[in-house]
Amino acid sequence: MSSEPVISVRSATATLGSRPVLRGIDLTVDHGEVVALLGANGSGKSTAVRSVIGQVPLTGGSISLFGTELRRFRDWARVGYVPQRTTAASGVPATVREVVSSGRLSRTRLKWPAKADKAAVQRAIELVGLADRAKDSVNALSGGQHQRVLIARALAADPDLLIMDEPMAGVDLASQEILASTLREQVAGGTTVLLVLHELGALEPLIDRAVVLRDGCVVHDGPPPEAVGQHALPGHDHVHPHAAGEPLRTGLLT
Ligand SMILES: Nc1ncnc2c1ncn2[C@@H]1O[C@H](COP(=O)(O)OP(=O)(O)OP(=O)(O)O)[C@@H](O)[C@H]1O
Repeated sequence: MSSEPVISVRSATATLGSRPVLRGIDLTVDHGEVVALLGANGSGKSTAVRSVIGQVPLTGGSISLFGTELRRFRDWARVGYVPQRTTAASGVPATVREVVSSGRLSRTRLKWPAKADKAAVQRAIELVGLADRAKDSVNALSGGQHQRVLIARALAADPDLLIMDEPMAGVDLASQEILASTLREQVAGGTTVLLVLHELGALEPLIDRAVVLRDGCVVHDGPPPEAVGQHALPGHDHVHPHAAGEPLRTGLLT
């Protein structure tokens, strides 16, 4: 196993339009870690993860994945990405199994799917609890079920690194529990996870470390802020004692 971090972001800066959105971010995610990226709306969380997968170019600094500089990185089958809330359907009359199978393309390329590919797709569908809906059109699914399909699509390639942007947004409690247990299984299997969250919620027990952004800068990198899990409600902004002796504002997410 490589000792290189799975994700290494150094002094990253990025601009969207004319607006500096990342203003010198450092972020390291080691093998097997589950790191939550937290922060208020507009703090740069989505931009940070999109820059990690090469969707947003940096204006300065550097990013490497599995020890390879991003511009030379080609091993995308190792990376599963679940974008910020979108539907799995986009008007296409595809079934759950078809959408999830598309996530396997990075492994099968243009070859006919082998037994192992079909098994991986089936496993991903079962993991998110949609085995009984596999043949249904994704157009017939609820928002939370769409999210589960998108996560299964990312899992179908057996990624070593899973990056998810607000996977719990708009997802009902039952689906949240299923997603949490899916993630627990992946993590137990050694998958490294970086996820953007608005609150830790059901995923709290899985999170090893939290990185909090504010205005495109990292303002906390360490244990998940305890109070975030307990009462991460907008407007909650009182001060709790912090291990490092510094008061940690619990309204970090607002
Ligand atoms: N395409 C774009 N052009 C210009 N500015 C953008 C663009 N996309 C995002 N921004 C701005 O960049 C900033 C950071 O956005 P980003 O989506 O990374 O934040 P976020 O922390 O993920 O927010 P949220 O919690 O609302 O998803 C915001 O101020 C946003 O308005």
